[in-house]
Amino acid sequence: MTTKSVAPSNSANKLWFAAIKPPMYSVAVMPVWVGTAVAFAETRAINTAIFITYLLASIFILAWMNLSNDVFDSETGIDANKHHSLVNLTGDKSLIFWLGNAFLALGILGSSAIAWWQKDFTLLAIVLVGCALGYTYQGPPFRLGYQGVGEIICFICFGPLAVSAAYYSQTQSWSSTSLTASIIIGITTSLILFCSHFHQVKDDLAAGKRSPIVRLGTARGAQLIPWFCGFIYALTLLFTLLGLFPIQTLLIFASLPFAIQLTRHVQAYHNQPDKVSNCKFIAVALHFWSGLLFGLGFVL
Ligand SMILES: C/C(=C\COP(=O)(O)OP(=O)(O)O)CCC[C@H](C)CCC[C@H](C)CCCC(C)C
Ligand SMILES: O=C(O)C1=CC(=O)c2ccccc2C1=O
Repeated sequence: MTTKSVAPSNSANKLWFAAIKPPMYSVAVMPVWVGTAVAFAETRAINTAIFITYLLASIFILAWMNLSNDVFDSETGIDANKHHSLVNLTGDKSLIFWLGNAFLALGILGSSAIAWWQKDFTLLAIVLVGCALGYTYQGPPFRLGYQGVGEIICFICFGPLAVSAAYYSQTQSWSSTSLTASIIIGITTSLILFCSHFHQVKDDLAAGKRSPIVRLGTARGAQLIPWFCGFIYALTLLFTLLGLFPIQTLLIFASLPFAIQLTRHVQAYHNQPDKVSNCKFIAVALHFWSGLLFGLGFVL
């Protein structure tokens, strides 16, 4: 009796947790953290109101991306077996669509507030370009993610655009260090998206989505992971030796265990959807810890 009444609500909670995916929101936080950290390293000042407003705006925009992703994917049939799609869970596509749009409006409102305070619309322009690119990833008629170029869009949006926007919002100027730092965040974010495709090959193929893993195959995709990870650490070391990053950014090496865990996990289970499906959350952990430690290197 007890088991019967508890189990469904537990699994319902799990489904909702998987649908809302709270850990994924570190993806919106890290570019703001690193861009602001570089600004702090260069100016020794931080505008807290702008930091918090831009942070919230980024989170709202990512919420829009995820809600609209479920809406647009429900139209292609690719999410037919995805029980944790918000559209499948609520059965109300229109609700999710308008909730997503409300988040987008809040994100744009936050960016507009910063533009208004600073009498400078550069940040708003960057955010709008990011949103437009994000839309092309999943929205009709583009659906560029279905062509396998999502990782490139993801790199540009969460790397150079989002980190530069954070830096600019603090300093109203540009910085080669911030742009270089954005490469690290761009790569770790794209790695999450890359990892998210391993368990979806069957559904992606059926819906005509040519994700990088569909194109490469899971075995070759798995072989690329240590290279992506190695690139993060090698680039940080290189830019530190070149004097672009402070030596403390080498703290990023403390996130190596996550890179090793990700590489081993995907290489062991790349062709077992049930087992490999959690690899994107190992990639989220790698993104979080590497970004946190890397940003800390600028602040210390
Ligand atoms: C929704 C995203 C990925 C989910 O993709 P997929 O359909 O493969 O997965 P599901 O199986 O879960 O359905 C994220 C995609 C991110 C996108 C490429 C870029 C987003 C850009 C942001 C909107 C812009 C932020 C920039 C800014 C604040 C300057
Ligand atoms: O649900 C997902 O798979 C992802 C959601 C998301 O917001 C995101 C953002 C940036 C990179 C990858 C991803 C996902 O994979």
